[in-house]
Amino acid sequence: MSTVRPEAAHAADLATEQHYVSGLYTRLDEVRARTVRRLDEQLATVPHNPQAIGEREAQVELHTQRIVALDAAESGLCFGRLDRRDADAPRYIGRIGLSAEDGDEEPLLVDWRAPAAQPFYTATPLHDLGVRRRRHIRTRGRTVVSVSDETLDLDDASGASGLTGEAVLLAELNASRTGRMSDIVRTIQAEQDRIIRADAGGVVVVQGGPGTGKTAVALHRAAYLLYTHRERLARSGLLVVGPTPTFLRYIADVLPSLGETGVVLADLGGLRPGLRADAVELPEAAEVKGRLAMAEVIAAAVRARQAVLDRPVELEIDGTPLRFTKADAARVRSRARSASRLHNEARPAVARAVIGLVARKYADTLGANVLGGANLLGEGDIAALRREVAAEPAVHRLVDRLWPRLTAERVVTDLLASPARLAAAAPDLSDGERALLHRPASAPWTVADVPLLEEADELLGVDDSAHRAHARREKQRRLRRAQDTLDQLHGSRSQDSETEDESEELSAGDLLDAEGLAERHEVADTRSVAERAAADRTWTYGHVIVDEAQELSAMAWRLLLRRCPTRSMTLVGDVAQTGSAAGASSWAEVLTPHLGHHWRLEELTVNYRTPAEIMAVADEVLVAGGSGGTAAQAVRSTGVRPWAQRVDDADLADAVAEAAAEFDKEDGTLAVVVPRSRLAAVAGAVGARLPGTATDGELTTGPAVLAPEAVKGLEFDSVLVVDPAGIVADGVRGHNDLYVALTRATQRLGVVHPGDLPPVLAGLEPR
Ligand SMILES: Nc1ncnc2c1ncn2[C@@H]1O[C@H](COP(=O)(O)OP(=O)(O)OP(=O)(O)O)[C@@H](O)[C@H]1O
Repeated sequence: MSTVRPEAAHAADLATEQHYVSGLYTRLDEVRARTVRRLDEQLATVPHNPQAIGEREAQVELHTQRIVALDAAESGLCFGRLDRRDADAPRYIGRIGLSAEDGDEEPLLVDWRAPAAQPFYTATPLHDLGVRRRRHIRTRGRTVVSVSDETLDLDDASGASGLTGEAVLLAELNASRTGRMSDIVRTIQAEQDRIIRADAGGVVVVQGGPGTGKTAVALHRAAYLLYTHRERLARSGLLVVGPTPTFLRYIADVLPSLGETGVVLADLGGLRPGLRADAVELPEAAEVKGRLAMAEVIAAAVRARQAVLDRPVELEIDGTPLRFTKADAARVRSRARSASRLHNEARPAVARAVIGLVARKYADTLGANVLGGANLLGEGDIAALRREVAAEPAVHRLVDRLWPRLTAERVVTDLLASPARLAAAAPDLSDGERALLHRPASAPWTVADVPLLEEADELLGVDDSAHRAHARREKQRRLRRAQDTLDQLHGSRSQDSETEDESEELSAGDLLDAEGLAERHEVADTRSVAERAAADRTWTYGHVIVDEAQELSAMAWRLLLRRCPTRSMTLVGDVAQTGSAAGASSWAEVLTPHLGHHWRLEELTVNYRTPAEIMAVADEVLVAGGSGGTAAQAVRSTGVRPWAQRVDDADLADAVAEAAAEFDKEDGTLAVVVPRSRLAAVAGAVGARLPGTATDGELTTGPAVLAPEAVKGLEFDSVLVVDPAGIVADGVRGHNDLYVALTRATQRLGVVHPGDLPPVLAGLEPR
């Protein structure tokens, strides 16, 4: 079905396409020049008030975004052409849409995300969608270098592989990697396209084996959603969550290459604004922290800070001794709890209740009629006493003691640092589990702490009474200033305007009242939506995409679902690759507690990354792991068989360095995957042999030496797996870790093992 004819025989086709593509680039240049002009005009304007600044910033942002998209489209602007049965003119498909200057009906170039482009990805001989021929156009710079045609002819369908543009696809898959993921817009496959364009509403779970393009699909879906729901998502933002900072760097170029820059990328450890949580902890501790029951533990820890007294507190107001009793404290607490669900927000109610009680006692003492009659103090006197009580530092200390202002960091630090607090807040955990959680107050934050901190914040809220009072005062001040300005304007007009004509001129005062003018002087927030969203822990996104979603704990799900109350989410992952103890072994098990049955499952079945020779070995590991995932069918085979080399333990690091040096001579990228316990030794030996070796997750400078959990989601042309038995033994789900390590290779795989090879790897060729 697919034909790539020699270029010489293609001269006429090449010339035709070159002519058309050159026209597209001319148009691209015109549109870009016009947009740059508009941007310059905006930048030259001098806005005179915050509202105008805001409007100008929005225009600047719009034009800048457009220029970014136009620049991104430069490379590979047009890559496809559809010839349709019922239309004379071909339809060209590209990275962006371009229309002719006269706004002709059929655009010069159709954006790959537009409905009109879909047949390019999904038409087959059986369902040709009106397409006669699909042409793949390859360009280098602005020059067309090849064309490859598929005739969607039923007679030809017998040998069909089910792949769209097979020859072009295989050429892409065989190309060396760079250490950065690239987009797949030219060769999206039908099963991927269906998911990319799936309805934005609801939760879509995309399950697929290694290399099935889940990450690629997730990112192209982000671009598709931004195109299709631009206005809504421009306001609410889109969040992409990945497993590690290394992974985020690896995928960082994909959306910009599709012209989309306004997306927030974050790993779980970076999801809390202002915090980088990356300390390593025992997987068993992370597992306990990830349990749903921790929500109740955190709630109990917050409640425990709402104190009752174990003995009365003696106060003295202006020489008058007063006693605040245990019963008073209990009354304050129940009043505060009914005032607000959120701890910090209930503080003003606590302060009011304490001051009220103390003032009453004070009044009773001062005004008690010696003859036993009614209190002699009037309303005004009592109000004065209340003010006196409110100014008393000892009363403030009492409020702080009964109901301290808390931060999430304080609550979680104090809880984990105190066996007593842990025992009180987590009675259902075993002693061993509580011991796993216990750590010193000075310990650094881990990824599994982030959902706990966020949970605490949800219960604490903010006592913003001081902030609101300040805002009220500020607004009053602005209103007064605005009124002064308007008064001056009116005043000067009545003095200066001599004639009727002049007095009919409109002035600011006619169009605005003081409130309107004051609003104009409020400070405009000129940050982009992505910047504001990333800095605000309460931001709710219009769509959330989670990659390697199988790794998330129940507590992490709670956090992410809070960020997306509309439940417009795409979750991609593979339950056979779960490495964390808190992660998923089945989607239903992990999602049902949060979503019930309100999610739908899509599957990807073709492995585009790993050659069949390597998958044959990896599949054995998948079966041995018994984690129930489905292996994906490898789309290509290379004829290169993966090998295993047995070495003495003492020679391991040097042998790995030697093997790495051999692989390093080949094209493309190289990773050495090592059990954490051997990481330092192996990295040292490889680094000494191969300058540029990176252990910090940088993937573009040279070979990378990484622990199994750090290679999740990545891929390399050559992969050396070191000590597979160690990888299996070290991991909580060790077979899954080994499976992930083996399936990172796009071309070559070698295994270096001290001692016997684990039986599951018996298929490897000894070296
Ligand atoms: N349609 C396609 N055209 C070209 N390349 C593709 C296509 N689909 C996937 N690929 C390539 O296959 C490789 C694997 O894709 P990706 O990383 O998205 O898979 P994954 O399912 O997320 O894998 P894993 O679960 O192992 O992390 C990438 O290099 C990607 O660019």
